[in-house]
Amino acid sequence: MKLQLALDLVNIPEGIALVKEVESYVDIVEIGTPIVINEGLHAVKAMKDAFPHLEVLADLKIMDAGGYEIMKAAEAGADLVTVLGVSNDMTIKGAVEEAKKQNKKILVDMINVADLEKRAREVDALGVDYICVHTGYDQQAVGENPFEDLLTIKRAVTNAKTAVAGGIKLETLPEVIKAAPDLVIVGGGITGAEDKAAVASEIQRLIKQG
Ligand SMILES: O=C([C@H](O)CO)[C@H](O)[C@H](O)COP(=O)(O)O
Repeated sequence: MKLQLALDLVNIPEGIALVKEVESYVDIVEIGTPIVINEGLHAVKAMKDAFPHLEVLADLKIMDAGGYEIMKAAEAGADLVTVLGVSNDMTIKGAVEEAKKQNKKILVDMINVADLEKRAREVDALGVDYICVHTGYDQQAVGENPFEDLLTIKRAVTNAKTAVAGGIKLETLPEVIKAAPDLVIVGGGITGAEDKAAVASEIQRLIKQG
C-alpha cells in the first residue's frame, strides 16, 4: 500500500515547502486539479525538479484528447496522470497507449461514474494502471465518503491496482486499510493538520503495517 499526498489549495512555493515537511512519509505527490488550473503544468515540473526521488501525479482529470494530454504531462515530468472514468473508451485507450510509450502510469478517477462495478470492469479491461474511487469535495460537503465504493471496485477489478480518495483522515484510515487498496490518497487530512509531519508519519505507519 502506497501513500499519495494530494496538494490542492496551495501555490508552487507553498506546495514545495509542504512536501519538505512530509517527504519521508509519502510515496507520491499529487499536483491537484486546482493547482494545475492556477499554475499549469509548470507546477508538475517544479515539484519533480525539487523532489526527483518522489513520484509526481498530475491530476489533470482528462476527459478528451487522452494521448495528447498524457504527452504534455509526461513532458512536464509527471510519473502518473489521471483520466476520468466517465470518459469515452477511445480517450482512455489513447491515454493508455501514450502512457506506455512514455513509460508513465494512468490512474482512472471514477468520480461521478453511475454504475461503478460495470464501469470498473470495462476500464480494467482497457489496461489502465490504477482505478480510483473518489468522493469529490462537493459530495464530501454533503457527508459522502468513498468507503463503500472501494469495496465495490475491490470486487470488480482484477488487473489494475485500486486507489481511494476523498476526505480520508487519520481517524477514518483504519476503515480504508481494512479494504486493502494499493494506494491511499490523502489531501486535507495531512495539509490541514497542525503538525503535518506527525500526521503523515502516523498515516504511513498504519499503511505499512496494513
Ligand atoms: O482530487 C481531489 C479533488 O477533486 C480536488 O481536485 C483531491 O485531491 C482529493 O479529493 C484528495 O483530497 P482530500 O479530499 O482533501 O483528501
